[in-house]
Amino acid sequence: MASVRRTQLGLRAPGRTVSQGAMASAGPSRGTKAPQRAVSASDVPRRSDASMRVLLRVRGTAAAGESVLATHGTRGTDVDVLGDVPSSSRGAARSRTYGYDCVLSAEADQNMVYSEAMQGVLEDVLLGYNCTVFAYGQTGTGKTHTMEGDLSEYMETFAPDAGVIPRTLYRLFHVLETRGDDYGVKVSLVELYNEELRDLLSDDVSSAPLRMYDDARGRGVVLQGLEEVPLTSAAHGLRLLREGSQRRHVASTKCNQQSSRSHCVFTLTVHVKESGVRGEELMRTGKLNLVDLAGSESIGRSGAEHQRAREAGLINQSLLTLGRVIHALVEGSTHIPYRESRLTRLLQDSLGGRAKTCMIATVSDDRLNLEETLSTLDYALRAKSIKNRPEANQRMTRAALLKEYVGEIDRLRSDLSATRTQTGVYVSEANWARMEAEQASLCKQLDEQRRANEVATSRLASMQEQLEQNTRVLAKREADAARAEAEQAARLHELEQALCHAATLSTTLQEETRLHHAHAASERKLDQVAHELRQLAEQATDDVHGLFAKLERRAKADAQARAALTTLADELRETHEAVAASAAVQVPEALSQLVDHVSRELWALQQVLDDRLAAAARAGDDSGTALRDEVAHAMSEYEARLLHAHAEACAAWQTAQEAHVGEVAALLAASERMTQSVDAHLSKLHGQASTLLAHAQSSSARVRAQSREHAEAWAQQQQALRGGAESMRAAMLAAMDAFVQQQVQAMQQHEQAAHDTFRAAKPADTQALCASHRTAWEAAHADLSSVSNELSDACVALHASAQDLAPRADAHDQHFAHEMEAAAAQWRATTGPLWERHSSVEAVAQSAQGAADEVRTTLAALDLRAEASAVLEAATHVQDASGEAAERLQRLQGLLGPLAPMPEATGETPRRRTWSMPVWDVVPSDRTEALAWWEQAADRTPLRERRPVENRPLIATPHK
Ligand SMILES: Nc1ncnc2c1ncn2[C@@H]1O[C@H](COP(=O)(O)OP(=O)(O)OP(=O)(O)O)[C@@H](O)[C@H]1O
Repeated sequence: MASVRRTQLGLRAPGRTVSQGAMASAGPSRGTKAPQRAVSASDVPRRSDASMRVLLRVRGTAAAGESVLATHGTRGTDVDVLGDVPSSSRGAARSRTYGYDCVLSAEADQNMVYSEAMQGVLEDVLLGYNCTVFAYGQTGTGKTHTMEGDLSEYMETFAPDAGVIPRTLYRLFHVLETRGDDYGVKVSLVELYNEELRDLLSDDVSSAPLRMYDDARGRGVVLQGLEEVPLTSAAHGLRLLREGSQRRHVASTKCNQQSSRSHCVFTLTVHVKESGVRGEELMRTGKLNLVDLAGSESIGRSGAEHQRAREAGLINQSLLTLGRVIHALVEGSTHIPYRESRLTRLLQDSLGGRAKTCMIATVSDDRLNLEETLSTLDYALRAKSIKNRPEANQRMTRAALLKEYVGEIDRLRSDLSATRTQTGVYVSEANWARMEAEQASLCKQLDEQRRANEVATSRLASMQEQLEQNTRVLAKREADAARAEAEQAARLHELEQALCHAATLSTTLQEETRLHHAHAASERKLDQVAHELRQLAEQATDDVHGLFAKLERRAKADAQARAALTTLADELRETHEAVAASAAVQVPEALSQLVDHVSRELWALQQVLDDRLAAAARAGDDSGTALRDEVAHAMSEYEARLLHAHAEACAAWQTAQEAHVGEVAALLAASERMTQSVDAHLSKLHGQASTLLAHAQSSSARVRAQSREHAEAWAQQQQALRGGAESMRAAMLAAMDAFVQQQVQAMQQHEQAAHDTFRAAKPADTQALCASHRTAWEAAHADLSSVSNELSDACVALHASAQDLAPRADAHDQHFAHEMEAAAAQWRATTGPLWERHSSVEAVAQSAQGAADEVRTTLAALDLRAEASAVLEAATHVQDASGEAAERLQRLQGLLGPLAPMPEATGETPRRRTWSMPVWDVVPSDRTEALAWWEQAADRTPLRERRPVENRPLIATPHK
């Protein structure tokens, strides 16, 4: 850096006479001896035709949808006129589509206009060309806005809404600084008001209008007395422009509050020093004219009167002449009417001359202005066809420059002396005066040039000294800049981290939202489960009622059976008692009668026998013995008959008894079976009732336990969720505050440091750094704001969601508890009577069991076989009693039929059914599991997988 030596050559203009148009082109004067020039191959000016570049800028003043112009994108090349297109004032048909080098829509900003208009222009100026950019258009369409815009300074650079001129100033100085050339920049500002030229940079406001005359060397026109101010920086140039603009003639019209009433030319002359092939010092000079024309206006519509109307007339006049010049150039006329107005004289070199020219045509898209808009479109289209012959200015040595001035003075002197000695030409008094003035001016210029030279030499030395100082400052500043950049990088890193954290927070927020949704889904599910449980309970209650009805029917049947059994037992007892009584009475009676009868028979027989034997004995007859034998025989026959009859009776009685016993046994077996079936039925019923009760109890207990568990889990989750959301919100707010605080502090420090550095440094050198810092600051600020906005949005959303969740969770808790309580009450109401019924059924079963046992005991006690064997001998009598007993048994058997009648099928008994309990898959209490549950339930990609966050979050997840 230290080896680069730059010098500001922008000293005050040596003379106050400036050639306009070719703008002090350093070319040789015609007819005079060419001054010494540097000669090199590259010095030969290039000559080639170049069309004038034409840009169109549309100002959007029409209401939405009512624009008469349609552009194609912000930056296109065509514009379409919508609706009917009236023909031109000359009756020529007009096009509906116009094509230009660039068409900027109403959305295009100042920067876009600048970059399109100045494309390659500064480079050309630095190569030694004269360039002109001028704005043309109807009043109020934004010419001044385009060329000047906002002229204030903003953070040591141009304002965001600055126009072409401020941006050009800053860009020019930036390029010159960056290239490291020795350069000098001068500026002039002139207005053409009512056909009079005024120097807007002159402090003397009452000074006479500037005189304009053709340069004696054929280099356009010369504005006598115009001040060219050397610029030290872009800010300096901007300040001069601001001051000059304030002196410009403006007035309020109906079309524009701040209507420019004059044409204004801002000229930058740039000298760049370079070395010739032989190492000599050469000056390359380029000029840039930035022209803001006054707007064409319809006097009727602008409401101009008196002074304003005169101004408008002259403005329109000069613009008409400009139009004619353009027309003549396009048509290739031999005569171009440059001299018809001062404006066209001023712009002569830019219109078909050696300069490179760009026109910015401004139009409004309002239908009210259609006629003026079409006129401007036609005007601009014609101007597009103008061909210039750009030619770079010759490079000249400083000495050649001086020599040129001296030669000019000598020439004038000799003219003067020739005139004085009457050997020269005669000049008129007016011309004499003019020439004298010119000579005086040239002398003065020469003198000033000499003095300036001296000043420049001493200033050069001091500047060299200053340069060294500046180089040191620059080195220091570069170090500062590097430090600032490092700090900025650190800030950016922090910002990235913050963005990462914001992303993490956003993920966490999304997770919270998902959890919230999961809980809401759970809530719905639980509602549904409670509803299903209630339905189930109601169904179970109905079934239990049905079962009770069946039990009642069964109990009735059992009561009937019990009554039949009791009757049977009574009948049996009666039969037994009757048989026993009959056996006890009739059998001994029959036996005693039998014994009596046999005894009597035997006694009678004994009597007969004894009589016979006695007779026989008395008769001495042996026939007694025969009789005795006969009697004995008869008796033994009788006995045998008797025994046989007895045996037969016994056998018959035995058979009858056995039949009776078999029937009784069958009866017993039947009643045994019936008792067993009643027992089995009762025990089955008992088992069923117990199972039902146990099932009811266990399911009720399970439901209650599960409900309690889920209610507790739910409450815990709600608590955790609420706590988590609160703490996350607090953490986010704290982190956000800390981050914002930190960023603001860092920015302030950074800004302070940059400020200090910039203040210590050369203003022109700081521009780039300032701009870059500003951009970085703005970007960082924008990032910060967006992060901050995102975080606050996230916080607000989280808070809102937490707020929203809390009352819903409470309501759900209450609702769920209420539902569970109702379900439990329902179960209790269902199982209570069931239990009571079960107890009563058990009591009934027990009493039935007792009755059955009693019958069994009674039957066991009824040992008819023993009784029967005891009465074997009283067969005849017992036969009657047995017959009677058989009849009674017959009757008992008749009773056995309805003993155990099965209840009639009513079709009301509930069928066996499969109970399906609702599924209780609710959100688990663990956060990770809950998220996995939600993702699995909806087959979603896990959030963490979708957007992996590299950095560990600063703010811990509150649920962990
Ligand atoms: N593209 C634009 N965007 C925003 N405002 C604009 C635009 N063009 C012009 N304006 C505004 O419109 C008003 C008139 O613009 P300006 O003075 O530049 O018009 P003008 O063509 O120079 O008019 P005149 O010929 O009467 O001087 C100003 O307030 C200006 O800020």
